[in-house]
Amino acid sequence: MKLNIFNTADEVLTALADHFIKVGSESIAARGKFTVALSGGSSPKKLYELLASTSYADQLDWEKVYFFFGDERNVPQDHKDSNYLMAKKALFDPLMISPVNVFAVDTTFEPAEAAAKYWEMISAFFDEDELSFDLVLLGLGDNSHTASLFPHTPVLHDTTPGVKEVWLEDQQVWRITLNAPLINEARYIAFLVYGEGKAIAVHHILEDAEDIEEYPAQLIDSIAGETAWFLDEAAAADLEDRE
Ligand SMILES: O=C1O[C@H](COP(=O)(O)O)[C@@H](O)[C@H](O)[C@H]1O
Repeated sequence: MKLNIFNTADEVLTALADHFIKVGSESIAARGKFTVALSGGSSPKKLYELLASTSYADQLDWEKVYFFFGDERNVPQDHKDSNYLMAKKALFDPLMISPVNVFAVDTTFEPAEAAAKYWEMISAFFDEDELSFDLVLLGLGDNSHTASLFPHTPVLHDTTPGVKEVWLEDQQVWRITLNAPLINEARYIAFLVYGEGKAIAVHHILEDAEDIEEYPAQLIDSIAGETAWFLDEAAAADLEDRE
């Protein structure tokens, strides 16, 4: 596990954008394509905007980048809460990414069917290739969830790679998520976490005793690749060990 701590959120975003370009370029050089699972929520929007800016837009052959989603809310793709819509506005549209390069969750199906179809889509895409994303981007919720691996949900006990529907009792909504075994197959996993509101969750995940029911992001640990955290000082404030 690699811990990268920066003074400001802007420095975190620049470091992760550089990492994205580095992993993307290496993947394209090695295998002719770059497969990335995007995170949702509010934190990554600025990262996507940065990647689409003039500083980064010409640093990658975007036609060879294939975008997936680590998780999705069970809402139509034009809904304000859709992770797909956020990425479309911040990244795909500005870079004029072809729709054939974007693999979104089809939320017109019932949640269980949408999850099964997304897993079929991912499996068909990788086909004969090793089923592992080059990069999985993740965030961290204040309640220690990542992707849509929420506390006390059955998906936390999955032991084989796949995609699952998740019911959130407190919010009365469904989500669709890659499970931890699938995320952990990735060559690179990168957590983007900034802001003081995340400090307690960061401490729980990185320094508390294992309790995956309470702290689901503790499940994330790349099997053969690298898991890196990109934090600002505010999010790292409760860490005792920064090595
Ligand atoms: O609901 C979600 O939350 C987490 C964290 O998001 P943030 O808004 O606190 O940055 C995110 O990683 C996940 O993809 C998203 O669906």
